[in-house]
Amino acid sequence: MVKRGILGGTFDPPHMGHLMLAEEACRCLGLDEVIFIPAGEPWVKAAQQVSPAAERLEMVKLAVAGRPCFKVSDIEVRRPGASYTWETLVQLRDLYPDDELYFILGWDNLAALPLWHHAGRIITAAKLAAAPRAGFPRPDLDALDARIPGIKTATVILDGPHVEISASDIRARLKKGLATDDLVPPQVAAYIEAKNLYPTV
Ligand SMILES: Nc1ncnc2c1ncn2[C@@H]1O[C@H](COP(=O)(O)OP(=O)(O)OP(=O)(O)O)[C@@H](O)[C@H]1O
Ligand SMILES: O=C(O)c1ccc[n+]([C@@H]2O[C@H](COP(=O)([O-])O)[C@@H](O)[C@H]2O)c1
Repeated sequence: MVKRGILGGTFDPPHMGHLMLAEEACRCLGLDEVIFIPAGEPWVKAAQQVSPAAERLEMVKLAVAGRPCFKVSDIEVRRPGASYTWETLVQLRDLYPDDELYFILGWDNLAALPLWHHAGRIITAAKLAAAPRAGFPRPDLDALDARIPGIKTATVILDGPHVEISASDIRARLKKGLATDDLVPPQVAAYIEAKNLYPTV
């Protein structure tokens, strides 16, 4: 049976924290591959300015280049309207009926899952693998299970390193003209510079 990880994100921009997260999930769960899926329209971030989906998709492709276990899907970029994870996972479940699917996310997002669309459908289609996120506590699975029945058994809590990297911090640094060495893969840094995606203000 093939074990696939699915890492959804806004990826504005993709960073080393995402690559370390995917590597940690591969190592802990014995995944055969991780599919990175940039959100076409991240509805939770509707109030903030987000880079065009085509640019984020391109950056994700650059970020994973040379890592054969990491793939990229444009399934959410091509699907019109708000990007809902349950729809993506139902599509992937149909595509890979016999595979073990893990939706990978940080502890910050696991805690927010009761606010997501059809969280029950998410855990029917896939298991969850939740990794530490610097600044966020280990999620209380019993409390979450009271709100989303079944989530406790559907979730694997990963106990990897707390990596203090976030896309919002990177955008803020770039807007101030500060260096982002070691925070984003060099090929992504070159793309950001060439396209002037986060201009200095
Ligand atoms: N440093 C990190 N450690 C663990 N998980 C992370 C880390 N960075 C991102 N993630 C997780 O990766 C997924 C995609 O994250 P996203 O693309 O929104 O990046 P982000 O750094 O959280 O962005 P922003 O700071 O703009 O909110 C989310 O589930 C998030 O929790
Ligand atoms: O489906 C939802 O309702 C939903 C709500 C918030 C976030 N998500 C997904 O969670 C992933 C990480 O989101 P974000 O906002 O942290 O980049 C990404 O794949 C989003 O589409 C999904």
